[in-house]
Amino acid sequence: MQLPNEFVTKYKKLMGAEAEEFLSALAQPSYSGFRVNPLKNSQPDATIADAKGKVPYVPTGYYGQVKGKALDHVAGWVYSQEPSAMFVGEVVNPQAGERVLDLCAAPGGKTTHLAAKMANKGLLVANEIFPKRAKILAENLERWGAKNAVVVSESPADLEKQFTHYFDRILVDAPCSGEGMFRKEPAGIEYWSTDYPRECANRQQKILDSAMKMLKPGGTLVYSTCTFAPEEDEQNISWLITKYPALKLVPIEKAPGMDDGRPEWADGNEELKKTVRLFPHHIKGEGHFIAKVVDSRKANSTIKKSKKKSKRRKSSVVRPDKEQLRLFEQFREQVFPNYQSQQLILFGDQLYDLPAQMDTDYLNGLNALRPGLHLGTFKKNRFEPALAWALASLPAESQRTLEISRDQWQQYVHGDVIKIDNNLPNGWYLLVCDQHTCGFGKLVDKTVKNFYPKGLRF
Ligand SMILES: C[S@@+](CC[C@H](N)C(=O)[O-])C[C@H]1O[C@@H](n2cnc3c(N)ncnc32)[C@H](O)[C@@H]1O
Repeated sequence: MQLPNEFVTKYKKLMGAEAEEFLSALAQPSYSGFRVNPLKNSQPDATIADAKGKVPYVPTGYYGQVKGKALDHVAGWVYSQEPSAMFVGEVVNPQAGERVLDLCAAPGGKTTHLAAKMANKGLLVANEIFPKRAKILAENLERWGAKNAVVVSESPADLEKQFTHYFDRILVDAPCSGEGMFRKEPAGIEYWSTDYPRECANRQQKILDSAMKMLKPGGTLVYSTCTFAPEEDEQNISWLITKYPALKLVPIEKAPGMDDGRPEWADGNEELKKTVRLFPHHIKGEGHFIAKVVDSRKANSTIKKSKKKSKRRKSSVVRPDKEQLRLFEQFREQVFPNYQSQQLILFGDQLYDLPAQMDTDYLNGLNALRPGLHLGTFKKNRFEPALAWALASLPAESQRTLEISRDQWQQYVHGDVIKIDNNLPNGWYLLVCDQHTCGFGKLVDKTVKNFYPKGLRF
């Protein structure tokens, strides 16, 4: 990997005596990691067996690699994530029942972590500006089994018109110059120039301004980047707390190897030491910067209304009709008798369960890819359950499970029918392989019809 000369000169000056150690760490191989999913019913023993140890500062984190086509991954028991990036979710630390926004969320490394910490209680809005990336985010959240996530694709400037001072907690995992990803993805070096961090910092400030319009008084904002550039890190936080004096930096508890933020790389404000830097020459990871601020105003203080017009209009969200409800209930009673829906809404012929915390008005004018948990599709006179619902449920929640072997699971993800040899009644079943819920199948005379989505088959 050839680092640009200007980059080397810049960091020699900034890092001083540490520069050599830092620059030679960038020439070493990168670290991989994964998190296990506490929303599932058991531990992914097969993947953990191949791990290269625990990430000390993330209870669910391990070093090592995930096999993309392994059952543990396909059923959402693990998520591949670079080890230093895992600390962000720990710092955000959302609580069950809160309203949380992940503003720059794709592909979903941090969102899945936040969903796990919220234990599916509350509202998690995951936004990604680029629709194609938002689609990947939605797929990753479905695999993870998130029930309380709403996936949207908006610019921060548009989203702020919708959710004025709405969220208890916001994560801005900002698009950045990505210097911490150089050794993992050397192609990123080509985008780098001496001006690039400043350009990124300007964009990040706009995103932070939008985030501030969406944060409740008393709320918490976490800002993170995977770059070392002070312009995007300490200098941006210094800019933020100067512009919004109600914001106070919260000290981030550091694990061994983590560094304080560097006030001398910004305006010298000692408060910046409360932020954290993860450097590749001090921890086993690629590098991150994280800052946590809290809005010190009382939670019920009034806020001047924005002059910008809200995009929101009164809800025109469609609810399922009587016949659709009957079809849905028929399935629910048979397969998940204890499932309690929150707000059943229709997007075309797709049925979703919108988290109770989110008023349906908020969906108006919003490009929502996944307005809650996808339950299924209404087809001519029938209801077909969605894979997302299977992945978000546990075997014990269903009274209609069908155990399949690893070989049968391979047939299933390949799109084949599965032949079984027992006398179970015909109808829908939640398919379970080695405790992993992995989809639905419809049993018709000892043949399980395959409903695994065509686009996911392999
Ligand atoms: C660092 S990545 C997010 C990674 C993600 N949080 C995760 O852990 O998987 C930043 C994201 O911001 C998005 N982005 C790019 N430009 C943006 C903008 N102007 N406003 C908001 N998001 C933007 C990118 O598409 C990218 O998905």
